[in-house]
Amino acid sequence: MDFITAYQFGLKNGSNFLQNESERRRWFSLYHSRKTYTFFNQELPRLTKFFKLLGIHLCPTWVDEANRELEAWCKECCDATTASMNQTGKDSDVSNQPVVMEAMFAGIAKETKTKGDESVLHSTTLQYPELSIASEMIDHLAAGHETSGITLTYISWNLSRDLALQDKLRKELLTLCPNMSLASPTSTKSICNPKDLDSLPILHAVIMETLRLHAAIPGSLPRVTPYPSCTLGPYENIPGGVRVQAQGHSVHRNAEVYPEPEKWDYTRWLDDENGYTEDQRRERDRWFWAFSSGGRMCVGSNFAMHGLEIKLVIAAVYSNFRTHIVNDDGIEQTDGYTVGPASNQLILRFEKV
Ligand code: HEM
Repeated sequence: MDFITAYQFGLKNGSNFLQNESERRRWFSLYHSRKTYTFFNQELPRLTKFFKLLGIHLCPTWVDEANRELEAWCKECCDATTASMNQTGKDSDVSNQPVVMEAMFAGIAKETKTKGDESVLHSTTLQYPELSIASEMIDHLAAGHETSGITLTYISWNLSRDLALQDKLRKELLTLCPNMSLASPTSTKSICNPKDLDSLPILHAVIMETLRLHAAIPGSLPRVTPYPSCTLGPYENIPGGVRVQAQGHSVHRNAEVYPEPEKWDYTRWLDDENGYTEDQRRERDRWFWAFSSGGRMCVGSNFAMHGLEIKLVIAAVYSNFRTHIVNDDGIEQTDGYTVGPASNQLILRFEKV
């Protein structure tokens, strides 16, 4: 969460949940309390509103209250960020740069200048830029923090089950310059070149295999077919306006592309070791769908993977610690859209190396 909000609002206007435990607990309890009640608002919004007018609440009223509190929290972050951006004199600390908010403001300014009244966004985003930005920001918050958290959980779990692999990974991580070991004389406060981190093969393979077998969004991703009709795989003449969907969970278990699909095997992604042909490699990459594809695919995939959020966290932890499972009861993923462990927890012991 701190990573995502720093990217959106800049470090000083983002969350500091790492240090502020009470705020962290409050935020996450609100967030998780409403998670099982997304169906009605999402799938039947008009019916849900209509029933509400009649005094019938398809979702408990506290779900709305939790949503309002989370929205108000996000709006406060947006307002603080806007105030910082409007201050005279640029903040010289690059970590305070609100990358996503700046991009939103720039996009809105461009749309206003080039299309103005003609823009399809005229009656919404261009007329209510602050609310539109806040709405977009809470979408990014939700989309970004939970998916990454789930992925980090399953990476740590898989690594904790294989201490030899942890040692191999650590050896690879220590080749970075500067590396992230707190004990190393080359370790400084500065971070290694992101390209170097991104090019570490074992780190990359471990993350890819975890995203394959434990996709944080394994559930159905809906799309509506275009008019007049279309063909999807073997299905011809599907009329326009039909809702179709596929799931990462099933796509990632195609045994022709991923042999023994239920097995977590990071070497599938190590081209020097897996013996795949060029065609097999291409199919392996084509069927990888953790971030979806097309016009609605994840906009944060580069930030999560190559923008280094996940790679940095794993590198920082495994350069310095060996992790051991203390309690992984309920680690299995349940059914749903964004899905983590059934128990919503994984308890590890950290051993300093
Ligand atoms: C491991 C991390 C992540 C995974 C596995 C993931 C996966 C996904 C998936 C499967 C979708 C659905 C796309 C669709 O409907 O086809 C999505 C959407 C989205 N993701 Fe991510 N995501 C991750 C991290 C992030 C991060 C870090 C951000 C923000 C910085 C982010 C922002 C978004 C947004 C805004 C959408 C909605 C896009 C739209 O509807 O146009 N995601 N993500």
